[in-house]
Amino acid sequence: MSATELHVEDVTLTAGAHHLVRDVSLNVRPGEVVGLVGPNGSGKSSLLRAVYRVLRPDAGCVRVDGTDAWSLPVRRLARTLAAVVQDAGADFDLTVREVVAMGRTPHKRLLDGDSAEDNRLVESALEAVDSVGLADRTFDRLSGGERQRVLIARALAQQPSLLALDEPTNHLDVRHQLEVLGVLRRLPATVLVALHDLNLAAYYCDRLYVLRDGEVAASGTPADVLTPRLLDEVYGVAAEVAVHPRTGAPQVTFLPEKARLA
Ligand SMILES: Nc1ncnc2c1ncn2[C@@H]1O[C@H](COP(=O)(O)OP(=O)(O)OP(=O)(O)O)[C@@H](O)[C@H]1O
Repeated sequence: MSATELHVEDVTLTAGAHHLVRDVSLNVRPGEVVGLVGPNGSGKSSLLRAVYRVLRPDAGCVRVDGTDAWSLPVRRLARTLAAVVQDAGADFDLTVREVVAMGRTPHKRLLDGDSAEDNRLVESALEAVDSVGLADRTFDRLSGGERQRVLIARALAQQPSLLALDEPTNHLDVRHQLEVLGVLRRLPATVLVALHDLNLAAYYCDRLYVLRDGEVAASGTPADVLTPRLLDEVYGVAAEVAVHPRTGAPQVTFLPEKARLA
């Protein structure tokens, strides 16, 4: 699995008269982990939907290794790109192992059974998200966080060279948040991930794009981007940002309104 390059070029997405995303460009270099951050409704999920081919751009283009993602056959794209979407429905009357094994589908021909290699990849994906113990459970009956881990395992089993994830840490307890982001960080793949937790984004991402009202408000390394001024402008909150002495990553401390520094 070699990493893929992603280019989002001047993408505009609309729903009726409403602009979801306007003229957004971003790139993720092979092997990079890039975070999409921004307030609620700023366009993160919409942009990711254009990357994993659910929302067709009204203008602009999504390129995967230079090729327009919308011109690729679906199966071919699925061998490259795995998506973890927000609040995926839980209407699978399947075991966890069967759900994760669905990740192998793009690599198989019609009527192919599971090979020993498929089974190995499924087990290893379950292990990566600490879910081996869930393998025989019914997916529908899992808790929100357990389901989220299984959907991440399904994406890992797909062995993608590009992952697009919408809030993958949603519902996860703190240990599983760290584990999942650690797994993504270590993959030999390119990762574009929407995150709300700015401290996790600062620690795990090489670069960040900040969206505001469907446009890119800032981009760069976490240290470049996560400044008190930007946090005030984009989120309307007062914050202090320090370099954490142990991790070396920027650490944001949000301040209650009364402590806002003029
Ligand atoms: N189908 C649609 N029709 C109209 N408006 C939409 C549609 N889908 C999304 N929107 C609006 O577009 C904007 C961007 O939504 P989007 O879900 O991309 O934001 P987000 O940054 O992912 O938000 P959150 O952090 O809350 O998940 C929001 O104002 C949302 O209400």
